[in-house]
Amino acid sequence: MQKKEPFILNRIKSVGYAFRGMITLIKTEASIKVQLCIALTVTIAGLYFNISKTEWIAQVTMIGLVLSIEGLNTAVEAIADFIHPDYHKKIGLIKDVAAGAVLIASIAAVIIAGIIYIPKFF
Ligand SMILES: Nc1ncnc2c1ncn2[C@@H]1O[C@H](COP(=O)(O)OP(=O)(O)OP(=O)(O)O)[C@@H](O)[C@H]1O
Repeated sequence: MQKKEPFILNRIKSVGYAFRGMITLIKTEASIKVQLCIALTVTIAGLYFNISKTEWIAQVTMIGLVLSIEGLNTAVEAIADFIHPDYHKKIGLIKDVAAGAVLIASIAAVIIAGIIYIPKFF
């Protein structure tokens, strides 16, 4: 029988795997790089305009939401390509729906950015 690892060691290892996944995502996905640049830009804008605590909460939440859904979209694409590398209507639908989820979060993020920053200009 395989020896059971201590709970804490097991959890630390899992966090390590998750970090590895995050680094792979950032290194390999062009869209994540673009989204990270946008996240950095709005973070600088937040500091420049000295946005409120509530605005920071909304902004950080949206950044986290877009990046994490993009990560899931990448995972769905990888699974789809692995199980069915050839063209298939269903694979197209699966990838479109996963990309649609990123789009929904991105639209919400743009709306929230508008709510925060448009009043700072007008
Ligand atoms: N195997 C396939 N069968 C059918 N349609 C596909 C297939 N692969 C891709 N597609 C279609 O092409 C679109 C783009 O797929 P792709 O895997 O290139 O995603 P992408 O969004 O361009 O990737 P990335 O996030 O890496 O930029 C899909 O949303 C789908 O409509």
